[in-house]
Amino acid sequence: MCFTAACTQAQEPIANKKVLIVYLSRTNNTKAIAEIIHANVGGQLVALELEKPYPADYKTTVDQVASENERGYLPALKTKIDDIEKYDTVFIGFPTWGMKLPPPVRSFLKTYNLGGKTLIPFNTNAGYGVGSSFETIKELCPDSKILKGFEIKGGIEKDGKLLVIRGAEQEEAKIKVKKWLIEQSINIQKDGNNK
Ligand SMILES: Cc1cc2nc3c(=O)[nH]c(=O)nc-3n(C[C@H](O)[C@H](O)[C@H](O)COP(=O)(O)O)c2cc1C
Repeated sequence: MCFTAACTQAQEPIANKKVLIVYLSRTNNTKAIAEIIHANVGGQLVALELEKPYPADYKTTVDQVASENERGYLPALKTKIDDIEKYDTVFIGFPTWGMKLPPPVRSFLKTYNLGGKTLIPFNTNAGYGVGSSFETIKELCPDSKILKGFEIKGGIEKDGKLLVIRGAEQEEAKIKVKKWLIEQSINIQKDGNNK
């Protein structure tokens, strides 16, 4: 028996397991991280799209999200995942919105039964961190195994900084993502063909 942190946190390698990488991204920073994860572990990469997309205007979106959070409103998703049962490992990516988990991600977690699966959150934000988002995933998915999430600074839409994870920032992100995956004992697939 082993009760050390190293033993209790050791993960089964995910090689040959079925991986889903689902992400919400408005200005493509979280998408950039999703693509880096995909290049490393393979699997199915899926963007979360809404029946009714958020407005283009930033301030209007901030207000709408605040109202949705207050009402516990779950926006309808256009994206449908076929056969969620076949995935063992689900990476879930999203930006921080209002220091919370974005409502569409709540919709995703409420729509699909993720019990018994390994969930791996990842996040981009304007520099204020993940807020309560990782905690909310734990609350909404009590029957899932949730690994340590990844977070990185992305855009600052209110200052007109949209996609920043490109060029040198993208190269830096690749190194950070890889380090995090290795720390979680997640197998890196050289050819990313873990379909
Ligand atoms: C509606 C809205 C609310 C946001 N709230 C926060 C916040 O509370 N904290 C933060 O650090 N960034 C916040 N941001 C900035 C995003 O988290 C950041 O730009 C992120 O990188 C965007 O990811 P994306 O390019 O994948 O959409 C917010 C952005 C939007 C659109």
